[in-house]
Amino acid sequence: MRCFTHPLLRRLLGLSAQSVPGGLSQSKGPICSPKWSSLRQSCTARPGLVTATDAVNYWQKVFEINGIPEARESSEYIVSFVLGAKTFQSLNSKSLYTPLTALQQEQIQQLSNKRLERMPVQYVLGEWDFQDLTLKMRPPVFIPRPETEDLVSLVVEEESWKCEKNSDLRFPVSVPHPVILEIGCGSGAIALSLLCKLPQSQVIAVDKEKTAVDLTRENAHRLQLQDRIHILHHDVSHSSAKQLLLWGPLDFIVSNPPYVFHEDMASLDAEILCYENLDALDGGDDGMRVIKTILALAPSLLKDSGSVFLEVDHRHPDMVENWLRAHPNLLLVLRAIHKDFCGKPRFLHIQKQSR
Ligand SMILES: C[S@@+](CC[C@H](N)C(=O)[O-])C[C@H]1O[C@@H](n2cnc3c(N)ncnc32)[C@H](O)[C@@H]1O
Repeated sequence: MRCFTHPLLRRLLGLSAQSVPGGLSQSKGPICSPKWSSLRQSCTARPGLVTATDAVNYWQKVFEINGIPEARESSEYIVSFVLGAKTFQSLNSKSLYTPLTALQQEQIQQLSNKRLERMPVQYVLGEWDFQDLTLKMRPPVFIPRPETEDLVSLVVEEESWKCEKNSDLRFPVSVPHPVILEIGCGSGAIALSLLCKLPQSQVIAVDKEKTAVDLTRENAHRLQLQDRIHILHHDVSHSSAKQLLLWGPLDFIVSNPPYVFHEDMASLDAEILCYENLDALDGGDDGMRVIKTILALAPSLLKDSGSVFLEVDHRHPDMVENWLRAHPNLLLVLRAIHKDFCGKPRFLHIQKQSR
């Protein structure tokens, strides 16, 4: 599995969940690139021939000279991709030391030029892994972050727990076929992972952006998951719950909504600001614009005891709890706060109370 920034490195760097699509902060300036042809003369065992290892070392240097973040990783991902591998580490010694063809060198050059323009490597390659899935990636659709894999796991754990509880009953209530709504599906990462992990489930995936809806649909077809997913071009802020109730009351609502505080948007990395849809990140003044909409909709969409799982900013758990207390009519309670791999409160489990 590919993970651009290792969780530990991210922890050391203190990076937040929605802040890094495969790049850290960087300086802008003119692009400097030693001649690719000079590499052919200088770095190879046999003069005139460039191996994968030479190419990785060369582009790492070019990226470093130009202040491109994660220069080594960027270079390794690009070269591996052109050789048909996911990671540089997975290449065998034959692939590492066989001279690259002219076409491969040309492809590496073209992809590296995009990275030199600060394009996140996920868009450069046009695909990225999320849990066990390889998903197509296309700007400006939000690149799924590794933290969000834990949001999927929380929903799966809750469903497993419900199933166990049900099977312990003397007269089990029914065979579980959970119906899940994902609000803001982006590339389809969460929705499609849930379909894989919960083979009896059905998912309704909505996004207000046509580009996101199209990409989720494309990813669903590529993964042959299209039969259990309904993908809707739908803005939850501008419509009632009616359209979403066509599939019946829901077991779960899951969302990684835009939750960055508006004042923090300007300090995001250039990679994000230049390539990703900023509406996918900007949660308004308190980061809660879409969170509040989801919570206001939830009671009319969920079954009794149904759950909302949200990814949020680490400042949001207290804010959401206070907001729910101020809206007792919604009958929603904050059941649990879960931390991300940096130890920050990141995921909320909110449950609809039975009447
Ligand atoms: C942070 S991204 C998450 C994308 C994807 N779920 C993931 O985790 O990779 C938030 C998504 O919510 C969508 N979105 C924002 N406001 C929305 C709204 N009012 N209704 C529906 N979708 C919305 C954005 O277009 C974006 O795709």
